[in-house]
Amino acid sequence: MNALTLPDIAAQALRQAHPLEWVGMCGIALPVLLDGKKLPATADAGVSLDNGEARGIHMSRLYLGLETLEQETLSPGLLRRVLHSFLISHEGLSNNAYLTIHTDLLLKRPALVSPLSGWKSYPVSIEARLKNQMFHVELKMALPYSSTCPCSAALSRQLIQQQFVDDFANRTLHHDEVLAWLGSPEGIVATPHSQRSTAQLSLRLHESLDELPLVAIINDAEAALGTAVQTAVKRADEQAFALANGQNLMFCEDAARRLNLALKRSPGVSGFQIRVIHAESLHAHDAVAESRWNWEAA
Ligand SMILES: Nc1nc2c(ncn2[C@@H]2O[C@H](COP(=O)(O)OP(=O)(O)OP(=O)(O)O)[C@@H](O)[C@H]2O)c(=O)[nH]1
Repeated sequence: MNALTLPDIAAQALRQAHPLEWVGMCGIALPVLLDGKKLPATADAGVSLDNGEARGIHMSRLYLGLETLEQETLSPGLLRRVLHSFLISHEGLSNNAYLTIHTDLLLKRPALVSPLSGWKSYPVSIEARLKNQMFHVELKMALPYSSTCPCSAALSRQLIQQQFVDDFANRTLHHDEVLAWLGSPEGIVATPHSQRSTAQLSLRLHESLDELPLVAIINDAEAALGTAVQTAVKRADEQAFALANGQNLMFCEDAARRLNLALKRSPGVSGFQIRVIHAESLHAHDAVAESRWNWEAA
């Protein structure tokens, strides 16, 4: 048997004809170009199988359609061309095409005070689809940040006041003594709890965009949250972080509202869904808030 006689099972007719919404491959390893870097990624590539008589799609054609992704920077235009190539290679079989890229964006972040910096990794998914001849792109990303509980801060302040009353009741106050007390463990008998928190963002983009505004959106969201987790940290940076947290007390509701306002102003964003998760150190469960804008199920 030579190559010309290889059996083509995908082309076989079916007894039970039925169209399928999505057929393809998930977890294809490939490099992508983003933010001037070549990043390891995985792709989920698929098409609808609208011709219910056909046994299968042609997986290899989708796989080969991904080749341009390692040569050009990821952009809405590039994703659209790849999706178009999926449909061209499945003429008569498929009307809709789908492509999701999963990667970790690496951004270099400066320390708060010292002249140091370090890398932060942001899990990102870029979901593109060409459905009913309409092209859509959605971005998904996760941002870690620190949140300090405002209720816990108020309760701690009250305990510090009580300790002050206990230690200084019926005494003349001397500046030196009070200063020394403030620097002692008694001066901070209680501390509010903070938690590492995560903002999960799902965003739809305006169709006219030439670029994927991933870095701009991450920067806008981190600025709104105020206390993004740090990379390289010396004591001076840790002190600045402690001050930033003290000035930035927030419940999960506060974080969700801040992100809502910031993302509405972020250029290129046409709708979003936000979910913030405060992995509480007070509880074994999480505090969670969600917010949506121009977000109907696609
Ligand atoms: N459709 C389909 N193909 C599968 C599946 N699992 C593995 N494959 C294989 O994917 C390989 C590539 O399929 P095709 O793209 O149709 O390959 P081909 O017939 O050589 O390529 P064309 O000539 O372009 O059609 C085949 O060897 C299939 O057996 C599956 O679940 N569905």
